[in-house]
Amino acid sequence: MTLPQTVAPATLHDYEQVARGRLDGAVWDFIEGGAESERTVAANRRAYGRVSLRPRVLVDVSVCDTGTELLGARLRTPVGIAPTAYHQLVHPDGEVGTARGAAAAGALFVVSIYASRTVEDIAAAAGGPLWMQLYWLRRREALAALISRAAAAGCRAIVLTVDAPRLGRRHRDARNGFALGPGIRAANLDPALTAAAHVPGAGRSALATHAVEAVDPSVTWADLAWLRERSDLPLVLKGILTGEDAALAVAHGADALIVSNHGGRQLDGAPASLDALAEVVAAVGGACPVLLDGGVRGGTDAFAALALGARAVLLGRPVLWGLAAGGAAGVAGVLDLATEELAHTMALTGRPDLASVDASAVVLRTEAR
Ligand SMILES: Cc1cc2nc3c(=O)[nH]c(=O)nc-3n(C[C@H](O)[C@H](O)[C@H](O)COP(=O)(O)O)c2cc1C
Ligand SMILES: CCCCC(=O)C(=O)O
Repeated sequence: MTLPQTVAPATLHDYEQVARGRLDGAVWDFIEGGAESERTVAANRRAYGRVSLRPRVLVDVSVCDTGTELLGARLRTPVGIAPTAYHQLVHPDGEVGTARGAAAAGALFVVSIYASRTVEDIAAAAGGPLWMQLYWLRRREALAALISRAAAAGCRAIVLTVDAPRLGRRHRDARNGFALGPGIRAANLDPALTAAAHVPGAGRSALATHAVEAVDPSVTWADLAWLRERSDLPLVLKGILTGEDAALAVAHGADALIVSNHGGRQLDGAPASLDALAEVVAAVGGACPVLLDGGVRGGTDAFAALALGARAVLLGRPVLWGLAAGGAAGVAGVLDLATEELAHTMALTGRPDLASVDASAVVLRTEAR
């Protein structure tokens, strides 16, 4: 599948428009929607509107280098792919297409525990680092098996998502009675474990029902030792929004953190991820890299997050827009466009490499109350 000739996407939102025209309404709602009033979804975007850039001039910007290093891997771009479930909802290639797109762009791909293609097939299509995202399943043996499988396939880190002891109340999915069709499944989990995600019911999301059954809400910091015993891979915690939890994460030996409110899909009323970033970066004090996701819709947004202390940013919905619009080429298109925009902002702010994209490059105003 290729992009229609008439559409030459100039922004990530152009991919959004193409994707919207191609996807079934309930799938569209699942992707775009958030929890409850969706005020955190909106806050994520609004935060970037409060950023002012502080340009420096007469700096040689003939080459702007977006290259970076993350947990020992070189990346051509600090813009990577956040874990999102079930890519076959938007394109038949699913995560294999996404992995090809990430490889073409030289970007990190975080694979969801709910990937609709096997981790082995995804790894075979990948060209750069893959990280495997997990939810803490009640069935620990299934979790242990998946960790071994991910490591054997070549994944370079485990990402534990810690902001979803239960799924957010997503009214769009409940109203749509959203459930997975028979052709799409969690390819890396025992089908019995995800059966409930396929059973539609009026007024409820089958994914939410499934999550209640499958995800263990009793997990605490002390349980991280169990994960550590099962894998030597670096452990990344996704969904940290406070300095207190960032300090605990460092004390428990996390190798990286992702500042995230899950794209506004979990706790409605959580802060914009950009607003939480400085607090987390300060608490981490350089002990490990901090990444950010939520509302990044272009290179200028990425620039702001990097300047405020993120080592990399991850895109959630925009990657699904790219995949829906053009398969692997669409994913590469989204990542390349965001990276080109980042390089452009670096040139116009006089910051030719990421080391020079520091706190002096931006002002983030607080939101008027
Ligand atoms: C359709 C969809 C599915 C998602 N699935 C997962 C998932 O399986 N695991 C996870 O940790 N986060 C998941 N997320 C959250 C993303 O990893 C990420 O935090 C969020 O999408 C970032 O915000 P953005 O979409 O505004 O870029 C999902 C998000 C979306 C939109
Ligand atoms: C049970 C599927 C959860 C996927 C997810 O994390 C999300 O939709 O945000």
